Amino acid sequence: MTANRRDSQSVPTAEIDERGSTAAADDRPLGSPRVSNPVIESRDLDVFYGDTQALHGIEMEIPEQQVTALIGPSGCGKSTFLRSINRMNDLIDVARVDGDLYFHGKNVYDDDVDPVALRRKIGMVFQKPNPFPKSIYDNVAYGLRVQGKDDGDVDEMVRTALEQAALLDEVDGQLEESGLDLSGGQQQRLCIARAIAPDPEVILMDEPASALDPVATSKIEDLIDDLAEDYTVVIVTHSMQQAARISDKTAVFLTGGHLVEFDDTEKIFENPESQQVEDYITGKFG
Ligand SMILES: Nc1ncnc2c1ncn2[C@@H]1O[C@H](COP(=O)(O)OP(=O)(O)OP(=O)(O)O)[C@@H](O)[C@H]1O
Repeated sequence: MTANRRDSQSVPTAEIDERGSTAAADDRPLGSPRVSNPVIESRDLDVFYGDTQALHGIEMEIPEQQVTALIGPSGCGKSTFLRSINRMNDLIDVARVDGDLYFHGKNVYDDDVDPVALRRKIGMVFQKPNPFPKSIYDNVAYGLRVQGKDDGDVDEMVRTALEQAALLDEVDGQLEESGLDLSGGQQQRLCIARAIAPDPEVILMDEPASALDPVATSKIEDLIDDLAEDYTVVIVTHSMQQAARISDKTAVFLTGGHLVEFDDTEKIFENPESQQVEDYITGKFG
């Protein structure tokens, strides 16, 4: 994968859209609340798979210690955007990124950024729980050992991560048993423990509850709420109800890979600026 830098963007000027609201003049989406101290800033970000452009000029500022949901119809580029934040798209040969993606003001696509170190600061949880075929303990300890932590520290960090992932009570006393023997919901919480053990700042979640039953989903949603006290969470979800329940901010991507509107979740669901977003939210398409 290759990344091409561009000069930093000028602040876009405002114009009036067809519904009489203030919108940005370039690709900046409707809404776009000014975030005082964004953890992640996307500036005119394009992503291509070969000749196909999956994302167009994404402009977004993601606030610290909040839950930001990415929603939109299938194929609109939600997962692509999520993966571009911690350079998981690097692992796809045909993927190419243009534009800038800043983490605390540092472009993650700069040549001096180590993607592996970046992914410790920006962890990821996938749709399907994917524990290693190892013990519960080793699933969480693995990344810590790679970081060179002492065994004594690892013990405590494993327990803390399992506790933060709301799993410790259910698995205490059986940490040497296989992670694969847990239920689907427990496996996903184990994956969350694995992601938070190296002490990241941001956790990216790609439909983390879509493979789970309603009870397990509800536990994951409660957990996400708790995690946002310590971490910045960015979550892709197909469920608008879930986005409305758990997120502070919502970004609506629409077909063709455009970020159409980004705002407080309440605003998006109650009074969106864009007619297209309103049609999507009310189920008229998508
Ligand atoms: N590895 C890949 N190689 C080629 N094209 C890809 C690849 N991954 C995604 N795409 C294409 O990029 C576009 C955006 O896909 P992406 O998975 O990001 O969308 P999404 O909104 O997350 O979709 P879904 O909700 O169905 O998961 C789609 O047209 C998809 O076919």
